[in-house]
Amino acid sequence: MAQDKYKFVFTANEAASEGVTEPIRLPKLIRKAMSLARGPISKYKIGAVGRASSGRVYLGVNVEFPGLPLHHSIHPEQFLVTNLALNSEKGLRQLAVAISNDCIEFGAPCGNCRQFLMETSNEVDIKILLKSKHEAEGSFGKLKLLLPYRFSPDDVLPKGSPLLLEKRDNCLILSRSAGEICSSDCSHLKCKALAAANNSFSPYTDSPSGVALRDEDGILYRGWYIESVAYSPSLGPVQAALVDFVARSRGKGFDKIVEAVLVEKNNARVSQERTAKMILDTIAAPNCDFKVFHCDVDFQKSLLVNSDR
Ligand SMILES: O=c1ccn([C@H]2C[C@H](O)[C@@H](CO)O2)c(=O)[nH]1
Ligand SMILES: [Zn+2]
Repeated sequence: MAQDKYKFVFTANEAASEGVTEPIRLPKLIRKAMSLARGPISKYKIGAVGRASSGRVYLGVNVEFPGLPLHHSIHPEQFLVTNLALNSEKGLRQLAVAISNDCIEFGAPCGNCRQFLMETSNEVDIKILLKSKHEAEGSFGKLKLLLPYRFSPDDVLPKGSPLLLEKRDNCLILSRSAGEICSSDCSHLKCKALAAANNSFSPYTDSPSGVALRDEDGILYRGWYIESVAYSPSLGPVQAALVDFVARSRGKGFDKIVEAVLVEKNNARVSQERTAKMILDTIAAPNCDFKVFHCDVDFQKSLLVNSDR
């Protein structure tokens, strides 16, 4: 097969054929990552390469949105973690982030991303590649050493609570007003957005939400709200769906998005509706159809799921 320049996810074998035969070789994919970045405001192309506990290797890129305030931008590390979640990965093991354009130096993620990465899973500490221009290979440093005296999910959540890459089910169903929903895998955006909301990570405000998008070729994308214990590093559901879009749309512009659905709880403590509309009004196709459906917790299912724990 011809080289796929839009590839964001590599099996262990595919990564090896790109030269990533072991974690210290993650930099072999960094130029690919950088080439996929979307930084029309800064013109910076920043990339990250990470290896999940499954052995698959993921690329992350910075994404900027012309017309929106800068805090809506996505950093490569947050992109990568979000894509891990969307692909049901259980953990990130090693990460390499280039800190120079020539890809010779690798270093620590910014403060926000250190916080976000730290909240992915309790299981193991993530290893970050640290390499100066004088070293041939560099070495891995532990994330927790890069974020001492941290504010962590353990400070707030009951012990053993699942973290952002750990399995959960929010047991949400669409409210009666949303009409029929399907039992099997269908292509309704509201069903995709509901399924996304069921994966949403919102243990601090209990405001799960999900977004599904359709592009002009009929391809669907979805993502869910990911909350941080420190609040501001949180990633909204539209951004998460846009991570899916960037990772799978093979270079399409956001203006190819023609339909969007948000599912969130009625009267949610953290409502995404107005922000989602504002983002889509700014970046999606001019006549993009945007609908909101509300959901409730299915308490019977919730009892069952929680008694399994
Ligand atoms: O640590 C950093 C600093 C900046 N950027 C990106 C964000 C934005 O797209 C551009 C300019 O700051 O670079 C990162 O990805 N990581
Ligand atoms: Zn960052």
